[in-house]
Amino acid sequence: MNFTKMNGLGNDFIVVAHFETLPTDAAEMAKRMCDRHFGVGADGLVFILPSEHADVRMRIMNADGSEAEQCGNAVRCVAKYAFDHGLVSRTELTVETGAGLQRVWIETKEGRAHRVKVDMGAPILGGQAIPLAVDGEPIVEHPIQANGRDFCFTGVSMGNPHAVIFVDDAATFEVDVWGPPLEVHEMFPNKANIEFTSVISPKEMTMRVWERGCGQTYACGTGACATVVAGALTGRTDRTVLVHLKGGDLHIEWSEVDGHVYMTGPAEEVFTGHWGIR
Ligand SMILES: N[C@@H](CCC[C@H](N)C(=O)O)C(=O)O
Repeated sequence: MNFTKMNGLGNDFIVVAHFETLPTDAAEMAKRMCDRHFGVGADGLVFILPSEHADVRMRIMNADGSEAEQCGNAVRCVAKYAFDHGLVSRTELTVETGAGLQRVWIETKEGRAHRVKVDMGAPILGGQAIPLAVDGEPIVEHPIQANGRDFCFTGVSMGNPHAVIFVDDAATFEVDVWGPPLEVHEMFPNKANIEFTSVISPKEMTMRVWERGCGQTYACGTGACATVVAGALTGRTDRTVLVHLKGGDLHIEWSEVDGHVYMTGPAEEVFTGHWGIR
């Protein structure tokens, strides 16, 4: 099976594009291929499939074999793959995801996709819809305790569930210590991606993330979107923010015109390979 290794700001994926439908053993494939010691190594396995409603369809399995509804960095990689490999010839395209249709605009450099802007849709802020174990809308600065420590989170779904926690210094925060118990906290019936964020100015934030199903990653597109929504909801930031992640920067705008969140950032192809079916 041929695959392409790609990443969005170091959030890395194994991309396969020759299936018509999701293989029945997709979860097992993801676990094996994403293993960093016995496999290729990645945060997720991404299938590019034909779509009846969009130019391409994306399905993404986390490294632990669970399927995610949405992935911002993967949408940018899928768009780059589709353009660079001739699945589409236009620089404006649509990608079908588990969270709906995403409109995408590609910026090219030397004939290849370079930066990608994605309409990530409107954030979902209702407690039950995110889903959270509490209801109400929005759920802002809600108290939560993990392993005896008190936090406050803001709940946001970008198609997938996020809990944004503001901390003094995200760069030095112990993401590996507090991410795991929060990911599986009873507050989050479908688990959650946990963002630890600090505000530099109303237009700039630093964010680190513990992702559901794959642990700490270098970047999370939906997490950056959720963080800017939380920043604006809590009055900490404007609605257009540059988010600094471990792997680089994402430009996020929560539009006042249509209420959608627009994410712009790079996507990169690193190498191609062949996986022997075992
Ligand atoms: N890294 C992603 C999100 C991937 C899915 C996530 N782990 C989940 O289970 O929801 C992004 O860039 O958005």
